[in-house]
Amino acid sequence: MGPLGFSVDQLMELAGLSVDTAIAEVYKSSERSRVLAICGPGYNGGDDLVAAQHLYHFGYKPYIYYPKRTAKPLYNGLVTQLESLSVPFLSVEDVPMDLSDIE
Ligand SMILES: NC(=O)C1=CN([C@@H]2O[C@H](COP(=O)(O)OP(=O)(O)OC[C@H]3O[C@@H](n4cnc5c(N)ncnc54)[C@H](OP(=O)(O)O)[C@@H]3O)[C@@H](O)[C@H]2O)[C@H](O)CC1
Repeated sequence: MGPLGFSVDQLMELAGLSVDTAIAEVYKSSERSRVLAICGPGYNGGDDLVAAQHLYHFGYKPYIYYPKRTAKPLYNGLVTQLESLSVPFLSVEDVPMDLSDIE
């Protein structure tokens, strides 16, 4: 809990949703629906997991690459929520080395 009383969960939700708002403004889901979320083990990765969940609800088709998982309840919960939506978690073999050709 920071000095202003925001919890990590709350900040993560706000960060993830803010990213999604920007994505939705620039890339319409009707034109570009696939999104790859590359998630690290830190807070930024948690923001990405939240973002992927909201993108799903916005009508996008998110895919997650999350190779170094964090064994904390907050992160485990986000993974469970994404799995319950059948959002695919990719293995390293599934992720192209060159992403430049992907729209
Ligand atoms: N402060 C809050 O309550 C919140 C902050 N938010 C946002 O999160 C970022 C900062 O997050 P932080 O966890 O400090 O940083 P990162 O997300 O970059 O993660 C750091 C860990 O990443 C691992 N790491 C780094 N490089 C690699 C690599 N090449 N391969 C694998 N892993 C890597 C490293 O882990 P270790 O296990 O190796 O230690 C780092 O520990 C902040 O700027 C805010 O924007 C959120 O919004 C939520 C709340």
